[in-house]
Amino acid sequence: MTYSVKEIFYTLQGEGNHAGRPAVFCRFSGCNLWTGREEDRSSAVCQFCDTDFVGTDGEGGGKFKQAQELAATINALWPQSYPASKYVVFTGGEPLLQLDAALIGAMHAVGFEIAIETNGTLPVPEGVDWVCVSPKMGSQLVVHKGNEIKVVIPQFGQDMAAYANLDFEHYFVQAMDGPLRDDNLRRAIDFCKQHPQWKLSLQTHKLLQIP
Ligand SMILES: C[S@@+](CC[C@H](N)C(=O)[O-])C[C@H]1O[C@@H](n2cnc3c(N)ncnc32)[C@H](O)[C@@H]1O
Ligand SMILES: Nc1nc2[nH]cc(C(=O)O)c2c(=O)[nH]1
Ligand code: SF4
Ligand SMILES: [Mg+2]
Repeated sequence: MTYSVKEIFYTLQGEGNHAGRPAVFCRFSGCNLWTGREEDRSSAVCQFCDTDFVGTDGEGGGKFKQAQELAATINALWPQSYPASKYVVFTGGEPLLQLDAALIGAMHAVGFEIAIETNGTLPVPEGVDWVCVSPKMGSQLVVHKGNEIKVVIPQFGQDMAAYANLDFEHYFVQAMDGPLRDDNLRRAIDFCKQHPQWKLSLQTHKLLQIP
């Protein structure tokens, strides 16, 4: 299958349990909860997205006809002098619209551990090594287990107790970025202090002004 990729870049994972870990990010184009067009935002299921995932025109983006070709492109961004601890984060957009067995196999073949950032509305294929689920109100969550759940707050009607009963190793809240970010961060801090199963995930790449 042909993969549509917005951008590919080498940086530090900014969020969640692996914050600070060097990773190649592969951002797929397209999402099932928003077209990515500003004129559609107010009618989208997910209205707070902070990401441009439209098209294939970003740094390192493009159309990749073969899994091996995309895997080689990702692998080429890893420091060749240190071919260990290789880590790729597939995100988007929604990566589970495109990540398939061929690409998982091709990434493992070049030595990568595979992480995904998903909205949890599509089943996770076999072989993904780290699953981060970030549920969105108004969509149906079908992924009920994984390594970390990272809930962006506040979203109207959220039932945090229901999320807390799902099968994850780590439970994170992340303040919704946007005009109310500072208020949202206060709420997130208070929430963690009152519900200590939950930890705060900061978007550290934004603080550091790195990609
Ligand atoms: C851009 S999404 C792409 C992956 C997938 N579609 C998802 O929603 O999980 C990557 C992460 O950024 C989070 N995110 C998106 N917009 C955000 C915002 N305005 N503030 C905080 N986190 C946000 C998402 O919840 C998700 O955890
Ligand atoms: N540094 C960095 N960390 C991230 N963690 C999740 C991201 C995403 O957009 O999925 C992201 C991102 O875009 N950059
Ligand atoms: S589900 Fe993820 S990529 Fe899609 S619009 Fe929401 S935050 Fe953005
Ligand atoms: Mg991001």
